[in-house]
Amino acid sequence: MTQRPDTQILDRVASPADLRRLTDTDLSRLARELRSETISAVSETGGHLGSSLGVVELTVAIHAVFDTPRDKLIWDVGHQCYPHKILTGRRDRIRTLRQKDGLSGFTKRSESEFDPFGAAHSSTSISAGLGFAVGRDMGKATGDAIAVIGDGAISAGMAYEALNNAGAEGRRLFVILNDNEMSIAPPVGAMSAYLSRLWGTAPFSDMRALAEGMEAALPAPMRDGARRARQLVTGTGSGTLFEELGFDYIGPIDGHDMGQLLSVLRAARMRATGPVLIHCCTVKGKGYAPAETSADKYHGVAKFDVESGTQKKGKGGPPAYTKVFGQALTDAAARNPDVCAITAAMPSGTGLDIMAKRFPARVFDVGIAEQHGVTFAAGLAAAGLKPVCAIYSTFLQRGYDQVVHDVALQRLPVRFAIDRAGLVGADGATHAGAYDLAYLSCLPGFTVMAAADEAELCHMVETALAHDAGPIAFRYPRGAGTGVDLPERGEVLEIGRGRIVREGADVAILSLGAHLSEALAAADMLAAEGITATVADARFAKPLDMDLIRNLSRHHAALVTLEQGAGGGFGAHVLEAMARDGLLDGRLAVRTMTLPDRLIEQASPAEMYADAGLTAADIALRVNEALGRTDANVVRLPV
Ligand SMILES: Cc1ncc(C[n+]2csc(CCOP(=O)(O)OP(=O)(O)O)c2C)c(N)n1
Ligand SMILES: CC(=O)[C@@H](O)[C@H](O)COP(=O)(O)O
Ligand SMILES: [Mg+2]
Repeated sequence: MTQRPDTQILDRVASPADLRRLTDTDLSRLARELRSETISAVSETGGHLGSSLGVVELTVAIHAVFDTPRDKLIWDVGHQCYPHKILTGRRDRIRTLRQKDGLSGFTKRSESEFDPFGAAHSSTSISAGLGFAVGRDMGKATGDAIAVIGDGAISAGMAYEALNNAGAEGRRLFVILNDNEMSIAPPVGAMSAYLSRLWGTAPFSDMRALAEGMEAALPAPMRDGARRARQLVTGTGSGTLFEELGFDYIGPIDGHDMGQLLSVLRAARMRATGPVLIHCCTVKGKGYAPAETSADKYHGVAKFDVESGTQKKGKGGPPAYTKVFGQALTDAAARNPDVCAITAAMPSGTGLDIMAKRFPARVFDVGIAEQHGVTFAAGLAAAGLKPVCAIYSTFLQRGYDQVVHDVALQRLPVRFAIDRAGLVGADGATHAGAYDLAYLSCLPGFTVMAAADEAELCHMVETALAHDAGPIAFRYPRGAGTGVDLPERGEVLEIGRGRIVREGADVAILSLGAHLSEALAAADMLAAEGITATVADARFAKPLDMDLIRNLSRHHAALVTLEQGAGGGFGAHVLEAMARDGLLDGRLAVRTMTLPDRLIEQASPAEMYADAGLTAADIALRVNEALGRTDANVVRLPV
């Protein structure tokens, strides 16, 4: 437990209505207290601290100037919303952030009326904001829409689709660009360079407001420099990109200067008639030295000691799947110059930073642009290279049409390394890698693998790189592996061939992926009851190993499939294949074990799997039930 900060003004703010009664001076003091409270809370929970610290003043200023919750404040991604949660009636639960039964780490409609639109995946805020603006104009009882989007999030195609639409619609809408010159990693791309030019060429005192009316409403020092800044940026005297798209552009302004923020927001709120983009420059991790000076600006931190900033990370143990993948791919890249890799703004999250250190010219960070990343990989494959597209399961959803149309339909050999498969823990349901088995296994010509442990992952890296016949994916979970010995180099697996890991006579458990350890634990529990289980690792969700399935079906009384994914995935495909094969016509009892058809909220992965009914004890229970042993006394494992 850390010492709680002094929060005299914050203690008087139960909701934004209280904050609106404060003087501007007190709003600055409130921001200081809010920052301390945020640091103190996240030191106990872990979470996205750096992004939240960067928007403390902005959060206070927006709530002071706008009439939330009538006005709709939409945080892009939502990972920076901790100060917002503290100010909007959730301070008493802020120390439950990202824990089981606690507050979500993102904005969430079911949590508060101050969260009008949920998020966690990036770059949706402008689209949603425009929806609210249109809703207002069509007579719904809602006020202004304010979208706050980061410089990382604005690199995504969706943001431009929204700007394009909003600019043409011409409706009153506020977009606040929170530019801290950081994504999770340093930002990449031409747009990032453009924003830096805007930032660099127009000092805050030269802030400009393009809408004449707004400019007039601003304090005198802020009126200066508008035209000069424009000419410096564009070299032509024409507008910024945002103006060309139909927005009034205000900025850049100092997002930590409360006076400037309040003046600009008040002026904009008073005068805006159409879409306005306010370019706010902030510092990720602002006001907390360990965050400001760290390379990742404390994007996502474990619990930490406030004094020193030292994070309480688990020590030792088996290597993370992500690291094993990164190293295996780097080794493969050393052997084959055609191997290249793509990440969508997650170089360290995907382990591609390992390869990037050694082969920087062959690792491409495309920004938060999964759609482009997938089609770019398709282009690389069409050009004859061996692209490995490393994307979290949940974020690959963003690039699904590209997976279908650009990769699968053209049978291009793009290799998908799908990290964060299954339940991920503190990020909760929005980040669960629940659907990839379902959405990939239905695609003609796609090969889909899942690694049961980190040695299997090494084999799958090699298998994927050797497979030139079409698209291929391999999935693996967040966190540490099982501790098995790693091969010097992975083996190329036979496509569509599973393996039997343990022989038994009564029941077969056909597991896909990293829940194999639970299947084996269940087999141990069953053995204690006198039931022997064959445990098989399917390795492939597609193509299925029909010989293995036939063999298991014919020689056991029950078959249970197991996967770390939603219904419609592996189990569903096994059932379909068995039905086609006539294997469901006889005496065999078949059960599928998948994630249930509901969201599993954040907790530790073990707690989440227990909530999902996917523990070893659950598997043993299901086997007993399939065998008709309803009186079986199988004890649930503690979580
Ligand atoms: C579609 C999607 N891809 C990737 C991510 C992972 N992600 C979360 S925050 C983030 C960086 C966001 O940068 P920025 O918008 O500048 O916000 P900052 O953290 O700098 O405040 C990324 C890549 C995501 N949430 N959604
Ligand atoms: C907000 C967001 O989407 C990312 O920061 C995500 O939380 C990273 O997850 P990992 O910690 O699993 O890399
Ligand atoms: Mg940023």
